[in-house]
Amino acid sequence: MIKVHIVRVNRKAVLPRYATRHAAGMDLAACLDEPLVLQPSGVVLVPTGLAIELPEGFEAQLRPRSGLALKHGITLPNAPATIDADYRGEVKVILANLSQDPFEVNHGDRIAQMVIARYEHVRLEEVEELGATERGSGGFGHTGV
Ligand SMILES: O=c1ccn([C@H]2C[C@H](O)[C@@H](COP(=O)(O)OP(=O)(O)OP(=O)(O)O)O2)c(=O)[nH]1
Ligand SMILES: [Mg+2]
Repeated sequence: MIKVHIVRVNRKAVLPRYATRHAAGMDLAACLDEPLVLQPSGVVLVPTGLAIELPEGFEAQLRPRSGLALKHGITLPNAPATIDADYRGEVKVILANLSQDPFEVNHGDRIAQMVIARYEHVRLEEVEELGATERGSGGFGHTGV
């Protein structure tokens, strides 16, 4: 298992954890002094009280929790949000409320999930022409919907 260093920049922060043995993401909890209300169509930046040090070649993706999305229209407008391996600041979650009702976030509420993923850096090579394929430039539903 790959080790990832984590720091509680706020001593009240809840450490993320996998809710089940094979969960892809660790749940991330809000770290708040007082409850926060997310108004309909509103967007807020929610602190987690955590900072992480990802190994080179890894990113963390923040994703919505489906239960919150389905029941309350709560999503991450920038999903999957990217936490870079060289980022040392506090991990924060951007939440948006797509519902018609205000949504309250309390300290410790699990508001998102964090998936650790590998990525590659590539070297771009500019050429005159790209290799031919059956698809060619067809896209955006050209095979039918
Ligand atoms: O939901 C998010 C998105 C980003 N970040 C942090 C970690 C990430 O490494 C950094 C930069 O994010 P991103 O590259 O998505 O934002 P940007 O608008 O391109 O800002 P920058 O110019 O700082 O890269 O901000 C978060 O804490 N939460
Ligand atoms: Mg960026």
